[in-house]
Amino acid sequence: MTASTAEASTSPPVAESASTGADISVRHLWKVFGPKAERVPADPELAAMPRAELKEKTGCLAAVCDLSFDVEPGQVFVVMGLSGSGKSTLVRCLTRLIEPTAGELLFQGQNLRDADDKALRELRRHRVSMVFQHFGLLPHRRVIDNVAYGLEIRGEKKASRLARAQEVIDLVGLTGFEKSLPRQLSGGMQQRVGLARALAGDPSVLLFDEPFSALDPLIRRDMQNEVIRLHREVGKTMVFITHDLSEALKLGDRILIMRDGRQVQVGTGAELVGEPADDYVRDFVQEVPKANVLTLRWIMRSPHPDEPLDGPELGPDVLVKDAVRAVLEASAPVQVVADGELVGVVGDAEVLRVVAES
Ligand SMILES: Nc1ncnc2c1ncn2[C@@H]1O[C@H](COP(=O)(O)OP(=O)(O)OP(=O)(O)O)[C@@H](O)[C@H]1O
Repeated sequence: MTASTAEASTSPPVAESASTGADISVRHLWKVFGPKAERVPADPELAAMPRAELKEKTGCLAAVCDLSFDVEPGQVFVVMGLSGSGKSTLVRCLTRLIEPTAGELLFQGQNLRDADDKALRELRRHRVSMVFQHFGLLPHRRVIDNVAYGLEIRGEKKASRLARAQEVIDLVGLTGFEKSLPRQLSGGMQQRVGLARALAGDPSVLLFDEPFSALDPLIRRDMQNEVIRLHREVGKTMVFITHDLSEALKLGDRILIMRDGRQVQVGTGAELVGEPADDYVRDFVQEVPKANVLTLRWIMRSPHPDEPLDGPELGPDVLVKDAVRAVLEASAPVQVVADGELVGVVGDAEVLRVVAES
């Protein structure tokens, strides 16, 4: 038994028009740089052309090609790909900081392709915030004033913006550093200021463009945990760009893998690891410890006719690594039970196969 299949480039998402319940809905989105860029998505032959050939033939660079996905409220949606795959261009297209060339783009049901400057300003000031790799802090302003900056731009009164800034400074663990200047803080702390600044305006969506790639590994791990904690506490929708698979798997409810501007696969971490769409994804996930990502749903099988069904019960979403002990210690296969129904069993062989590959 396997879980549902992931959307792959060979079988584009079925939904043709964007769903209204999502925070962000993208359909057939393109960003092409270069002369007469609009002709590329409009012409099936050019649209299907590999990036390098297109560049040679037309002088156009297709940074984002025909992407379709939804980001649901409260979800952490990760966009992953190597350098040049189009991640930064995509995330900037989402608020039209970069103008898409073609496609549909909805933000909480609002068609952003038609939005005027006023609507876009409102979107960027109130509903979406961005956290960048290079913090973008104002060097001569104290931490608290950096955090309150967006509120100042919005015209909020000083007392209320400072009170709100203090609240988010406390939330990200910077209490006591309100009066420091950015250069007096470590990289990790500066990024916490960036996070606080993004949260200050209480946006419904946070966009992160490789926020931790300049940090050293230990600080980076701390900051990933911080994002997970904040997500649990504030429950915001997040779109998180990274080129690091382990970061993607750690943070993402769903992960979009991009290559040369195109969508290779969209799915949960378990879907990418359990059912990679092609060799490119398979190579990416090869080194991932599978027991940490796959759940029992992915390895369960139907019971054999003569098998005792009195083993311990576990849910289908339990990670294999958390079930190993229970499975190996039980004298009968573990019963995988969902909503009171037996949906499969897991024995020593299934678990050991995954552990051996981890
Ligand atoms: N303004 C531009 N004009 C022309 N080409 C561009 C422009 N901006 C980006 N590109 C090209 O688009 C492609 C995608 O770039 P993008 O920065 O979105 O990729 P990325 O996945 O974010 O890479 P990185 O991780 O290195 O930031 C690259 O080939 C890049 O050179």
